[in-house]
Amino acid sequence: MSNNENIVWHEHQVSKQERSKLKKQKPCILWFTGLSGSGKSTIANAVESRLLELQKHTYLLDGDNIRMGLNYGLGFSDEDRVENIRRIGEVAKLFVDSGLIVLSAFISPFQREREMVRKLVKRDEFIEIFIDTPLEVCQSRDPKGLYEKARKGEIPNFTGISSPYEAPDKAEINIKTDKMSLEESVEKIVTYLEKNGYFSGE
Ligand SMILES: Nc1ncnc2c1ncn2[C@@H]1O[C@H](COP(=O)(O)OS(=O)(=O)O)[C@@H](OP(=O)(O)O)[C@H]1O
Ligand SMILES: Nc1ncnc2c1ncn2[C@@H]1O[C@H](COP(=O)(O)OP(=O)(O)O)[C@@H](O)[C@H]1O
Repeated sequence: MSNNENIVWHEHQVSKQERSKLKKQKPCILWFTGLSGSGKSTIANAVESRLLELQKHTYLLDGDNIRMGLNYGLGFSDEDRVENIRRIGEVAKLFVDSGLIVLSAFISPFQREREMVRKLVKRDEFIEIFIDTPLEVCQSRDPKGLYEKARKGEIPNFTGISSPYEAPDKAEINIKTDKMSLEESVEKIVTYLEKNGYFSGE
């Protein structure tokens, strides 16, 4: 017997469309994916600041922070990473329903889970942004010193070293941080949103 048997979905009186119209924007998830040190956090933060300047309503879900709260206790086995992304996907969906432009910055190494999140929302509400930085570049940046630890065997299942990363094959936006400045990356993402009607709440 499913434990959902006596649970009934409620339609709310105020709709997503009404909330979005008030905010003068089309809600969506900007799903950043890429290796550790690829630039997900840096770019997502810069995009959020730019959106704030444009008077857009946003929320940033960021890897390390979510793992300290909502996903406290989840590790880096394949199984825990799947659960991590599943929960984040559900939270992102709620925020989209609230009318926000959601930015999420997780490695999200598996194609299947990214596709699962894509299917949680409407077709144009999921924008996959591949932070396409070569592993060697991430390793040389090593902003948190984690690659060095992983190479010494001090961190098991480290993405790119001892755990896989499946690169997206149909991301809406591709960002090569070894060839583009932070400003160019922000511009590319914000221009995509503008051209595709995300800055209008009709
Ligand atoms: N084993 C291992 N592999 C990868 N990353 C590790 C690991 N252990 C700790 N960290 C730190 O956790 C951050 C990644 O968490 P995520 O929630 O984004 O990972 S995942 O999507 O569930 O794969 C990641 O943050 P970013 O560097 O910002 O990507 C690391 O700081
Ligand atoms: N063009 C660029 N775009 C984004 N980050 C860059 C770029 N060039 C260098 N960096 C640096 O790379 C590092 C990326 O770290 P971070 O944003 O934490 O990555 P992630 O969230 O993917 O782990 C930062 O130290 C950042 O300053």
